[in-house]
Amino acid sequence: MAPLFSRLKTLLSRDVIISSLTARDVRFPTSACGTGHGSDALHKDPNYSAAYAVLTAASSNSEGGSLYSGHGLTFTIGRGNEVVCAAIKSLEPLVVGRSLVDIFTDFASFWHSLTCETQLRWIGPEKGAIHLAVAAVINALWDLWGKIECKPVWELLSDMSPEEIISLIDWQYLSDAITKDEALAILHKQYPSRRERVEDLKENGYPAYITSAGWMGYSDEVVEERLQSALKSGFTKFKMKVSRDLSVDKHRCELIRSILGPNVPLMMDANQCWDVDEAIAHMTALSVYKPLWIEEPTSPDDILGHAKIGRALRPLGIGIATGEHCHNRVMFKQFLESGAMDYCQIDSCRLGGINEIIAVLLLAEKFKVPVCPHAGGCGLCEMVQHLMFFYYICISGSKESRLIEYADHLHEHFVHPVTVNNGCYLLPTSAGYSTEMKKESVEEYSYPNGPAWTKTIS
Ligand SMILES: C[C@H](O)[C@@H](O)CC(=O)C(=O)O
Ligand SMILES: [Mg+2]
Repeated sequence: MAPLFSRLKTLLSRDVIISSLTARDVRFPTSACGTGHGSDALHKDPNYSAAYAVLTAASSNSEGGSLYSGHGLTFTIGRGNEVVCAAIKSLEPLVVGRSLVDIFTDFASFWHSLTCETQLRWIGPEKGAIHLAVAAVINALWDLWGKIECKPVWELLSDMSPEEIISLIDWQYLSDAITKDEALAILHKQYPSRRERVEDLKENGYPAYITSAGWMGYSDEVVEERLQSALKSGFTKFKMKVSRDLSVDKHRCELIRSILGPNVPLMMDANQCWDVDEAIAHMTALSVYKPLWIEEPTSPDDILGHAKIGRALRPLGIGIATGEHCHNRVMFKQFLESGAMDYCQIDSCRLGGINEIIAVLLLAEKFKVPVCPHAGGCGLCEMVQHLMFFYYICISGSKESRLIEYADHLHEHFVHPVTVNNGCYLLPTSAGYSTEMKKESVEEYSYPNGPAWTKTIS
């Protein structure tokens, strides 16, 4: 028995079970009054939302109240959030009544029981609303586990042995691309120097780039004001949105480069708006503005299309970034193995929670593709910081070419919001996955009956 799992058995008796699972539809009116927050070429009016799952755990032998609670969420942009909440509720019979020790000491089997349930899997499998729901539940379980161990999740993970880490993964469909032995070799390589990287993170944090100065719907004045303020607070890397309209994009690039200068790293994000050949033509025209990458240039499912775009744009110095809509480890496997992705943008809610994300982090490492996760939204920065700290400490051992996205929206609704200083994420110290929302925010923004919505026209 591995040390962490034996310790868990001393912390928890087998009769501590999941006693309830609730799902709340929480929506923030980020698109109200045409603010442009979060907007891009295809998603012009996002209302950043959370399908918010709360798990309680209690002893099955006592009448007393719950002992622990875990909070997890998945991110959506408004309409449809109710579908994900319904999907979370459909997982309830698979979760409630299960012993926590049984779940955590064989987490891969539990994960598989959610994603491969004999009837529910038909509405995925491992994609769409049901997979987003799995993410919310798994995220809540990790929050719960961190709280039981009194550790932030990055630390809980980074204290695990390589063998414990690989036991978290459902290896189905992966063996042709990465074996357990290869994954173990990656983890063992970084094992002796883990402590040095923890010290580095304590001292220096982890570099971020900022997206929220360049939303599509912002006016020139807002972009300028937000860039200046981001520069002042220490950001040195930026992302802007691009669109189907080349003249609009050129104008925006001129403005941004006039403020940043020619050499500051600038990323571009098309949010899937082009066909493959359009992407090549459009980005060839924008190459004079020296983008480091073009993100989601076309359909997120088009692996061959991304590969073709990459072959055309790499000679111009532009890499291909994608992943925020890449819905499972099998898609990532194909992107990574075929060389269709230069930057791997895992999303903490699109994949089925940390267990599946670890599989993708290991795949990316094997194929030598740097991970730069998608964040922003609602609660994504809170989660990805844990994932990236773990990735740096245990898997990559390097910060080279690896950045964390940051957007400065909605952090005030979380009990333990991210802290970013001088363009770097700082190590969180509170126990759990930083996913717990403030009770008053959940009430205020509950959809459709919370005060924020009864006052606002949706
Ligand atoms: C609709 C979202 O805000 C999306 O534009 C975010 C995104 O693509 C990113 O942060 O990257
Ligand atoms: Mg994006």
